[in-house]
Amino acid sequence: MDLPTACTGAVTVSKIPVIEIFGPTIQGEGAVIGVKTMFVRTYGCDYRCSWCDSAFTWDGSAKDIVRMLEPEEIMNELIALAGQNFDSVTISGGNPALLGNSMAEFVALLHEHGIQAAIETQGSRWQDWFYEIDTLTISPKPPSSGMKTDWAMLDRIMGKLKEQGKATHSLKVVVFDEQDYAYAKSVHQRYPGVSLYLQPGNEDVTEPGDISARLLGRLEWLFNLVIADPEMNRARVLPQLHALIWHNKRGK
Ligand SMILES: C[S@@+](CC[C@H](N)C(=O)[O-])C[C@H]1O[C@@H](n2cnc3c(N)ncnc32)[C@H](O)[C@@H]1O
Ligand SMILES: Nc1nc2[nH]cc(C(=O)O)c2c(=O)[nH]1
Ligand code: SF4
Ligand SMILES: [Mg+2]
Repeated sequence: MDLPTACTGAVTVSKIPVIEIFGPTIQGEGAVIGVKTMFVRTYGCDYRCSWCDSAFTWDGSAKDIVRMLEPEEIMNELIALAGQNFDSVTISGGNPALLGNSMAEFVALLHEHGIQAAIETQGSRWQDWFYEIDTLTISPKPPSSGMKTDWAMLDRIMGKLKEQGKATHSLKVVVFDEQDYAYAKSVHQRYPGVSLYLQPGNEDVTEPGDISARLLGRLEWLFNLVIADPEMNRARVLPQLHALIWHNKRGK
């Protein structure tokens, strides 16, 4: 993407469409679950998952709060929010992999400040700045999402990350039903050397109040599928930890 650029004298600075900056919070999913992190959520997605818990990043309902920010401006906002109380930033969306140079600049700036960069993306686009990311989560989408996996693209992404040799990436598949579980298994078989995290789907992302009992019920269902399955001996099953604590609240 990277369309909007601002000319500041001789230097051209690319901007990032940001819909949310929040934290510090606790990373609630996947390989670095439990780690304190800030979040930067970018606007725009090339997918339209039926159950997306962050649809405001692409459905137009919150487009009025999107800001085009330079990497330096995002950095300043992170520091204004958290001071020294963080050393990790998770970039999510929407799909942050829609962004090229602007995101490469932001990741470099995080590293200049001694801050680790994590990314959440669905594996539909490659960016060379993936090589610089400390914790890369690739989350291909199962049938219940209504999306079709571009296997050639996913193979290309997983191939490039494998070549790089650093074990900084993992796969995370959300599972709503048995068909999704079969999909997760096919992902595991296709990329056997890569850590696979399974996460039960949140079936109602607008329900107010305490949803933890419902989510724990789905976690137990998924536990039981994996417990019974000799082909999933290495998979890890995790809840969305933040959703158990903060439910459907945004910015957590
Ligand atoms: C909102 S997405 C943004 C990043 C990227 N577009 C992606 O999907 O990986 C962040 C994570 O939330 C997961 N997610 C979205 N909606 C969910 C739901 N209803 N239940 C469980 N996980 C969900 C996605 O699968 C993804 O792993
Ligand atoms: N606490 C917390 N952990 C998360 N891990 C992945 C998230 C995301 O929306 O990408 C997320 C999120 O929104 N909040
Ligand atoms: S890919 Fe991620 S942000 Fe995009 S619609 Fe699906 S869950 Fe939502
Ligand atoms: Mg989330």
